[in-house]
Amino acid sequence: MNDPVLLTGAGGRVGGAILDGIGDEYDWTLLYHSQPAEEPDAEYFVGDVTDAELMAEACAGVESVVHLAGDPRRDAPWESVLQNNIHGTKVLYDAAIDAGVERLVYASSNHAVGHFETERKPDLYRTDDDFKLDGTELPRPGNFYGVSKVAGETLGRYYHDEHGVAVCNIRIGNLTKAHPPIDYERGQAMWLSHRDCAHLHQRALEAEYEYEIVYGISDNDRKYYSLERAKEALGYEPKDNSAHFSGEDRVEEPEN
Ligand SMILES: NC(=O)C1=CN([C@@H]2O[C@H](COP(=O)(O)OP(=O)(O)OC[C@H]3O[C@@H](n4cnc5c(N)ncnc54)[C@H](O)[C@@H]3O)[C@@H](O)[C@H]2O)C=CC1
Ligand SMILES: O=C1O[C@H](COP(=O)(O)O)[C@@H](O)[C@H](O)[C@H]1O
Repeated sequence: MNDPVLLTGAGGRVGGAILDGIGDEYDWTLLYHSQPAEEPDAEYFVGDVTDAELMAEACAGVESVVHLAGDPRRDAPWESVLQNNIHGTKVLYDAAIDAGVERLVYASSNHAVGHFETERKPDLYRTDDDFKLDGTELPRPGNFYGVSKVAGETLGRYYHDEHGVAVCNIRIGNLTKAHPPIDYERGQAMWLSHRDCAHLHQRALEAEYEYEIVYGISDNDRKYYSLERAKEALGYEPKDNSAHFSGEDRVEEPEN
């Protein structure tokens, strides 16, 4: 019998990468914001992560939560990130603790540390620049969306210290499917391939840890995020590298 895992934001891009890659590995409960076009092959709920009653139902019998639901826009307004990202995470984590959930895996973002780039770009996107963030630095969000992601990490810190739940915050870079972003150095530096995304989340669901902040990117030559903590704490073994793609056969991906 597979471990029961609640996946919020199941209908989104990161949720799709996870379900495509490790959909058969867990006994999923899926949370969608609106009714999915195709009937999911798992138990599912439709509604808002700020709905405490619904989150209590969704968390019942679950061992781990992968929390992706939220407003992912870098220019999302304060009102939206306050409600969807900060309050939503708090409501979900309360329900998870009440239900006895043992592990929370949280989709944080590169935007939690976006202002480290301000005085270093574009050099830090290049292979001859050695600067790296490793997750021990204090956050420097570059927008309100980034502020909300830091708040999510901090909520996780509080719930870990207060209730003992294991928490892994993954500062996801830039997930694209067919190939890394083209003509976008920053995107190539922080690219996360679909298979590395699925594998990283599997490691976050399997490894033993207390509270972690790791960077979620592929092993890109251009990276300015260290992968050492993800490797050491989770056993992450990335397979992809944006430098291995030539930029031919461009496929347009949906923007948010
Ligand atoms: N795609 C990427 O490269 C990155 C994504 N992330 C984070 O990963 C998570 C997922 O992002 P994506 O899949 O790219 O976004 P997405 O927009 O494709 O998926 C997010 C899903 O959450 C749902 N959602 C939004 N607000 C909700 C609410 N209040 N209640 C219930 N569901 C709600 C949306 O309907 C959507 O299906 C987000 O938290 C985002 O901040 C972080 C860094 C990079
Ligand atoms: O957190 C996120 O970051 C990625 C990459 O950021 P960008 O500023 O280079 O676009 C973004 O694609 C994603 O939508 C967002 O949630």
